[in-house]
Amino acid sequence: MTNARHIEEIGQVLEGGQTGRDSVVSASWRRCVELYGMDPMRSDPAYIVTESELRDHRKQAEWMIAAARSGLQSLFRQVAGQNYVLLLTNAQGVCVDYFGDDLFTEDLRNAGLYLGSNWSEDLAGTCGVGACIVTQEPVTVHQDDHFGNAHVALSCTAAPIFDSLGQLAAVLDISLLRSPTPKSSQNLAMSLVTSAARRVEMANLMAESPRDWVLRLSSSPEFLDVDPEAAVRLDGAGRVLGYTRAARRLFPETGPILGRRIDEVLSVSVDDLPDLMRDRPTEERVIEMRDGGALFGHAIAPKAPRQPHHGMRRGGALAGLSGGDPAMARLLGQAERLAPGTVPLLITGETGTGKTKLARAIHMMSKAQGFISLECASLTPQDLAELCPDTVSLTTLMLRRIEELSPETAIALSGLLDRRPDLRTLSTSCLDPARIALPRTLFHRLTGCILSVPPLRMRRDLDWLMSRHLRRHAADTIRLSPSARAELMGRTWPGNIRELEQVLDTAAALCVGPVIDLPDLPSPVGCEPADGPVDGPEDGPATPANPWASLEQVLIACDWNMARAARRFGVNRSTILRRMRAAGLRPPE
Ligand SMILES: Nc1ncnc2c1ncn2[C@@H]1O[C@H](COP(=O)(O)OP(=O)(O)OP(=O)(O)O)[C@@H](O)[C@H]1O
Repeated sequence: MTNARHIEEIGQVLEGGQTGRDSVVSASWRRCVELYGMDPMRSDPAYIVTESELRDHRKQAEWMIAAARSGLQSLFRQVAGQNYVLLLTNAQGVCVDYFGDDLFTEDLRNAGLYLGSNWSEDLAGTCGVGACIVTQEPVTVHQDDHFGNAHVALSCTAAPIFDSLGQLAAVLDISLLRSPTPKSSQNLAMSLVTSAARRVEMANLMAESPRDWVLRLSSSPEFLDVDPEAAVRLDGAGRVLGYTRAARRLFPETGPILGRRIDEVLSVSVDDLPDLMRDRPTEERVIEMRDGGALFGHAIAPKAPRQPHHGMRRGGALAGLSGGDPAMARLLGQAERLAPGTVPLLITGETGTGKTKLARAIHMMSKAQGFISLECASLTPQDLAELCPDTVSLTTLMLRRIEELSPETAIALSGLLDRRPDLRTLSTSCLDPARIALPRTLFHRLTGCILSVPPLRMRRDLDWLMSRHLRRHAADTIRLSPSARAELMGRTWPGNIRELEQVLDTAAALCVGPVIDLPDLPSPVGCEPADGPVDGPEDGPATPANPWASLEQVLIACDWNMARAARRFGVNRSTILRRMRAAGLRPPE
């Protein structure tokens, strides 16, 4: 088409005439004239940002470039030798990554198909990237679909890439300097670029999600594990934390998606996710949609927190005391350096935080041969004399809860330590050191260095501690359901690790089958018991410690409707079924 005819057609479209142009293109032409005040007669060259602007754009888009790189590389391999060029632009239209044939670099650069070119519609006129940013949909802008005369040789197909919060983050564009005249020649490019964009969103969601559940979805079982269509990131209560664009169609068109519970739109609750993991046959991982359709699901469990690398390997007994909590890591680093010496150590922290356990671990890494452990509360001067026989080799004297030493025993202890340089003390206390009422000389004798153990509510490795305790103390197969895990993650743990262990041991004893569910958890100690799982006078004898005692009453109250009973207990239907079987309950004939 000649330039004159192109300008004439734009004029016709502006006057509301039908020229057979795609509606996306004619709408963009109208914006170019009416919104951006562009003149189709002008033939502006490509707009290129300065080097320092490009550096800033690339820096801000670093995460997206990283997530997209391997997808772009494989797409470029697919189209190799066909003169395509790939551009990744940010949401403003600036090209921040580029794959093209080196042979044509100069031509591509002249056409603006290069790093730093700005393809936003208000600068470049109707073009693939610009129209894609405005419509947020995949588009092909082919040859004289372009508004400006400078770009009419190009064919550009672009697809949007959204971040996991649903915001436009980037555009992936595949362009040709010269192409066949029919626009349909770009159908394959459209299909390639939209699937590449979907994979980039998936890679980005996965990279963000090591601590959360991810549910990947596909309408075909064959592609579920290798190339799923959509994915959502979920917290322990099954609420949506992030999603890929294709997952949007699962949710109602109006209203927010973030924070919505997945069981509102799919027939799965967070407790069903373990049954959707890859070890199950794909055909069994069917999920019904609320609108009657069905999808296949692949759930990916949160990864355990990684052990941080501290430059040196903590060995022996200290190694197993933390699952990557930064405060614990610092404390254990200090303990390791202090363990082989003879400096007396005071270990402070709330009850049950693991002071005694730490003291024992330090002893195991020390040079001491003997180990004497004394409870200060009941200790008398006579006990001291009897329990600490004379030795010549270095011995660890562990003094538990030194704040409870009686005044006479404190005097006797000072005397003992004066006489016995072979004793290295490791003391523990639940008090702040400033509040320990001991004779000052004894206090300083016991306190060469203070190690403070953090309370459990401040630790970031709670998940690790729970998994490890269950692995070591419960039957092999026992695990926490995601909602039970989330509930425990939210507690404040005034009794610290000791309380955690008791809660897990109780729950492991109460649960039926291999999964600890929400109702198996005893209520937090020292708090008002939480509202029972059921309400109304028909609750029966259910106690917070064993809410399942009321299962039959709840079922009767719900007319044996398992879904309703499941909602009352806050579990899924299959749990109710399992519980009914275990309790020998059957609905009336
Ligand atoms: N780092 C840890 N990892 C796993 N379990 C731990 C850890 N620290 C402590 N525990 C467990 O927690 C429980 C309480 O630990 P410990 O007796 O050492 O606490 P404490 O601070 O000395 O308590 P208290 O001051 O009440 O005597 C024990 O069963 C112990 O095995």
